[in-house]
Amino acid sequence: TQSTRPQRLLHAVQKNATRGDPRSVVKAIDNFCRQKEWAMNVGDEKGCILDSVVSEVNPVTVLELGTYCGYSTVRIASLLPPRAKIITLEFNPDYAKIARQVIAWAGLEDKIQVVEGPSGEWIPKMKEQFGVKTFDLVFLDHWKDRYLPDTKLLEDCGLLRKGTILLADNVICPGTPDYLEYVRNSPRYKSQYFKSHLEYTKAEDGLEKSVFLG
Ligand SMILES: O=C(NC/C=C/[C@H]1O[C@@H](n2cnc(C(F)(F)F)c2)[C@H](O)[C@@H]1O)c1cc([N+](=O)[O-])cc(O)c1O
Ligand SMILES: [Mg+2]
Repeated sequence: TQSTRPQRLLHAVQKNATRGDPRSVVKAIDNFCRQKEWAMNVGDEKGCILDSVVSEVNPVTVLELGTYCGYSTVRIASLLPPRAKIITLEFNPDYAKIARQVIAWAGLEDKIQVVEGPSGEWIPKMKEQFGVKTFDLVFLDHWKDRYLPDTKLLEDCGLLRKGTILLADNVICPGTPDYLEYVRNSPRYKSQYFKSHLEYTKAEDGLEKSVFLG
């Protein structure tokens, strides 16, 4: 039976990356996507912007919306201080299965919790199920029409605090116009655009970094 792209991406990690070495996992995925098959990872150019934001925030509690194969999950977790944790939401069980194996290859299982299911269901349960008070950093990289409703849900569930950073991928391509309009015009956010390129291409894309003001 034909393999899927996430399965081929996982095999590239297992073949080319060193077990327990997160940066080699990131590099193996980027090489696979540049040389073999494009895949919707944040990629290395936007990934460097992600790295700088994570290092600046030094978060203890991170939420990622959209695990896919775990590329950005591994990239973020590799920069977290010892007791810090990342909860990553993934809707598709097949992708979650692949991501868990990519995360295991990187040796980051202890820092990462992959949660399967829809954001509308899980965000309201974050406090009671995972003992989360508020998130220090939220990385949005899931369905683009869910960025805005899920941001409002995070606000309503009291999961954002003064200073929480929201970092959103693909605000230009594929684009998240309603989310951009909201975070750029709401008095509750201070927003900044980091211009870059769509992963593994020359097309413009960028990350929007928004600070929740409370
Ligand atoms: O569509 C794109 N990304 C959609 C990404 C979607 C991923 O987020 C998961 N998800 C859905 N809901 C949840 C949650 F969290 F709610 F549970 C998690 C989906 O199952 C999928 O794995 C995309 C497309 C392009 N492109 O160039 O077309 C480039 C990119 O960087 C992209 O991220
Ligand atoms: Mg993306």
